[in-house]
Amino acid sequence: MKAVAQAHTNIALIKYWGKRDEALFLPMNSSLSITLDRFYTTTGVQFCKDLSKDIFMLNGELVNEQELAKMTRFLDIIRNYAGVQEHAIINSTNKVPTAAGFASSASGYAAVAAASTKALGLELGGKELSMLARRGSGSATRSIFGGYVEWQKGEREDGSDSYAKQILGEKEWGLTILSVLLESKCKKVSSREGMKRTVETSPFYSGWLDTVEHDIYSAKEAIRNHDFDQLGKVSEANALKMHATMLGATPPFTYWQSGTLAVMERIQELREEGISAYFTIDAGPNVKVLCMPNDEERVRAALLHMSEVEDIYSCHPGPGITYLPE
Ligand SMILES: O=C(O)C[C@@](O)(CF)CCOP(=O)(O)OP(=O)(O)O
Repeated sequence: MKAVAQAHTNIALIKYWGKRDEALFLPMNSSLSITLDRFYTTTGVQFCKDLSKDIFMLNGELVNEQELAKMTRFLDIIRNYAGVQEHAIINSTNKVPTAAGFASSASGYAAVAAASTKALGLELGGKELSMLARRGSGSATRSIFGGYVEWQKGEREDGSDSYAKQILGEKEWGLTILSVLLESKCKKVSSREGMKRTVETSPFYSGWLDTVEHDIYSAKEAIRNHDFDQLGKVSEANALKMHATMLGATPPFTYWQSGTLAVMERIQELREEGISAYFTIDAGPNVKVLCMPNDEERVRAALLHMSEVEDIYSCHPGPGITYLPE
């Protein structure tokens, strides 16, 4: 029983920030992302009855005990879902340069969910696959689909209505997402720990929840109308609100470094010069810049001139899950 699947990473425009259920990875709010063409994880899964435990290879090397324990917990959920006991060999390759500041957990868990269920002979639809991937990492919920994707937060306690769906296909509206790589100076707070601390201690968190569902509405309207400036404005404001919640946490924290602020300022200057460019930032110092393809070279040139910028990866909307020959 073996299968190979590929899943692409995604960038949230309206952020997932906070869980209402840590065990089931149920979010406090809905989120919206673009799946990217350039970065993905390819995973082969083989279940074998002779194995006494799971084996997890990542980029050709056995992972450490902590990563293996996380993957085994995820596979236990899949084994329970499929009603099997067998252990598995997981072989994943990330075409997601970790240094690029992309969380490969989104593409990683989505690829494992797809390959393992396929290897077990389950032909799951996107909704079921999305709910399974969610149990590995929240943002993986969205990587099952290509293009522009909404993860509906759902209301039910069992999470049976918390899954993603595609809003617009990857070929229906071409945007550019520039991943701007800054030198990273210090160990960051993981997104999992960061959102937990924020939910539990930040007085600004209620303000986040008061406005994020309207941001989802505005972003979906902008995508339907191909209104880039409306999408850019609501995405940039949403990212700033997410990061503002952390400053009120106990202890306070921020992911921003001097280079982060410098790029933010340069993007705002470009807008004053008449170029429609907007930024978003996740749980790290790196900045992702949204622009239309015909402005890509001017935005890239302006940013590459900055001493703080180490590299820039150009991405566009990409596909959802694909199954590859074994
Ligand atoms: O991607 C977004 O919507 C926004 C973030 O990237 C903001 F930084 C959070 C991603 O969180 P994730 O790593 O999925 O957490 P997990 O569920 O605890 O594994």
